[in-house]
Amino acid sequence: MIEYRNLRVALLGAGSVGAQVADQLLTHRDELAARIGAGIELAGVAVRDLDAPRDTAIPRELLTTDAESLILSSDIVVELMGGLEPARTLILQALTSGADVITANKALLATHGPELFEAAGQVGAQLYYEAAVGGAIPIIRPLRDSLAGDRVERILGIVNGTTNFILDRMDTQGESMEQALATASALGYAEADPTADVGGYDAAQKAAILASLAFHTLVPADAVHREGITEVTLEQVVAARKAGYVVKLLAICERLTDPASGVDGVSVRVHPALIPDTHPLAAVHGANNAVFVEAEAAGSLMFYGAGAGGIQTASAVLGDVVSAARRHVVGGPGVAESTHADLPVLPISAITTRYQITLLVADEPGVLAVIAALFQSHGVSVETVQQSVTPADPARPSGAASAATLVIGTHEASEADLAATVAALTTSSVVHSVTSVLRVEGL
Ligand SMILES: NC(=O)C1=CN([C@@H]2O[C@H](COP(=O)(O)OP(=O)(O)OC[C@H]3O[C@@H](n4cnc5c(N)ncnc54)[C@H](O)[C@@H]3O)[C@@H](O)[C@H]2O)C=CC1
Ligand SMILES: N[C@@H](CC=O)C(=O)O
Ligand code: NA
Repeated sequence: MIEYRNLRVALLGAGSVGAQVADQLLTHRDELAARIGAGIELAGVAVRDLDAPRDTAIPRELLTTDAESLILSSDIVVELMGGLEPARTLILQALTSGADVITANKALLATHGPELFEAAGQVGAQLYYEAAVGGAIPIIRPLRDSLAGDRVERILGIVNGTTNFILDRMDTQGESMEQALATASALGYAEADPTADVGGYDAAQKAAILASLAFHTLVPADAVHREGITEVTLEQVVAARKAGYVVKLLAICERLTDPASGVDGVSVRVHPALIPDTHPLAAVHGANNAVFVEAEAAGSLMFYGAGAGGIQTASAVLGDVVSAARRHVVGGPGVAESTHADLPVLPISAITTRYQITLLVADEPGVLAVIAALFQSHGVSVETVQQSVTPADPARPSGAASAATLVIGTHEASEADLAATVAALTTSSVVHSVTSVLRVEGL
């Protein structure tokens, strides 16, 4: 039997995920070695503060503040610091030295991915990132390997645990966004700066990664249409539930033809949307994620599980550690990212979907007809209208008409036509205000 030396693993960062990865590597060292066919050792853990409290006990002698020296003496480098720098520089150093690198850093991948993959390719090293999307859920490997022979048409899913946790708490407990975000941060789900979560940046970075893999096209994060959940109100969540919907932050990546230009390309978007309460995504609670993949031959596939959390995400990281270690044992160059299709990323105006628009209007005869005509003149077909009368505001002058709330559901319409309709509604003399415009998905 061939005797292998121990493979040395460097861990950069020992926060929510890193501390759990260290613990798993130490606890399951022998089991992992048996699966790999080589010894594996945690060579060291680069931290900012040697004395900071951690979620798991890491032997003091493994801690170091000298990440660079640790990298240079390691075969596999696991980056779990987050942020763009020094993560980018350290990963480049690791790849250049021939080490395989594992990262969960979607912000870095969606911003500097091409540079990192290029550096890996030059030395035949490999960059693994299963934990960067969907936490513990295997989604990178299925897209990259299992579906590599198929043609992915569409991806629809929930890819941010923190915002799903927040929207779920608002829906099921009536909590405020601030309350729910504080809990998500305490549980280790949120990013160091939670603006990345609530602003939809994290989901957009993940959508960019998924779309790049699915469509063999480089999709940078800033090409993704992004709307976060900061504008979503408790009233909207409650009203949605009453109407048979749930509000979710969705990521949607699809092949499309732009109706304006006739160009074939891909559309990648992240935004809050209404989904029917009977849709499987409506049953995704807490920090769980779920991703539907529609492929030409495979049909519809669903991937579901923990989208955030230290120990859950550590599972995906450990899977990558084992893959990297096995590659070291077998040898051979890493597999390059495939971006050969090079499809254009289309603007948001290219999409078609359904919409729900809530308006506060004058409660007067003929108003409904005016509004219906306005939709029709912009090519948007109305499917449902619900009206409720709001009692007259006591602050308004006496004799002022009471206002009515109209909730209008549309058939499929183009985003461009819908935007023109909303613009016309906001200037219409019978409309007091457009209170909410939400896309409706999953029908
Ligand atoms: N927490 C989660 O549920 C998930 C996190 N991720 C990603 O995993 C990465 C790590 O996330 P968390 O563990 O949650 O973050 P965290 O903020 O809990 O941990 C990061 C750790 O890295 C340390 N660090 C930062 N800069 C450093 C430096 N220059 N040198 C040494 N240590 C440094 C910090 O002090 C901190 O302890 C991020 O890229 C995040 O986006 C991915 C999936 C899920
Ligand atoms: N902050 C992220 C962590 C996992 O990627 C999330 O909430 O999904
Ligand atoms: Na994953």
